[in-house]
Amino acid sequence: MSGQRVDVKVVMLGKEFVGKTSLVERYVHHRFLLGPYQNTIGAAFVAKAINVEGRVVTLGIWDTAGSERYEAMSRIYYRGAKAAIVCYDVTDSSSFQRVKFWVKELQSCEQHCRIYLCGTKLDLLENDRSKRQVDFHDVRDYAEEIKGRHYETSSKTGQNVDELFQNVAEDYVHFTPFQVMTEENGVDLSQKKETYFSCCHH
Ligand SMILES: Nc1nc2c(ncn2[C@@H]2O[C@H](COP(=O)(O)OP(=O)(O)OP(=O)(O)O)[C@@H](O)[C@H]2O)c(=O)[nH]1
Repeated sequence: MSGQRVDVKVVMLGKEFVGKTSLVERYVHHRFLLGPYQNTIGAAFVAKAINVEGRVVTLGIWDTAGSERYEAMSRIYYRGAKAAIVCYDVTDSSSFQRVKFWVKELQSCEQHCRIYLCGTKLDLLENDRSKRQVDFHDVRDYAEEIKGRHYETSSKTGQNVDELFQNVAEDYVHFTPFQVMTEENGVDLSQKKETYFSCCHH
């Protein structure tokens, strides 16, 4: 099996402004973009190949738009995802409410998708811990309850970002019943063209 190609579809979900795009930028391009915030429209795709125990694992990452206006579109992008990184901002409790929405949605529509809860903007607490609005232990308990994983990251400093994506890839390799990935059954980029009315709506 060593040397075999493995493609993993990963979707980024979470309220607008929580830092999904920044997380992907940090992981893929090792940078933190300064300047005015630009919201994602629809979704963006990027792929990154990494090595996991001698296998090349390609993470195909769909960065979705957090605005509720694009909610129906985000559903297209999580279809068939093997991992969902559901983000919230540690300084914004309302963003954690949105996490619960996406978790429920994934639990009912994508039962084989592993869930990674990600608290972003950890650097904002460095000089002022009172800015924290989402308790670490509450989220850890919630992650256990949903059989997910929990991380807190900073895209500004890079803290925990590589670890998060590396664990996504490792978990996939470790916990997925192994199948030979080919062009036919690997990540299908044409999925974005599928109709989104066939999934559940709330
Ligand atoms: N200090 C700090 N700011 C961050 C961090 N991550 C993101 N930001 C800032 O938060 C704002 C929103 O970041 P984005 O990555 O665009 O957020 P998003 O979740 O992709 O937003 P949508 O595309 O609207 O869904 C930007 O101004 C970023 O610079 C972080 O780790 N630390």
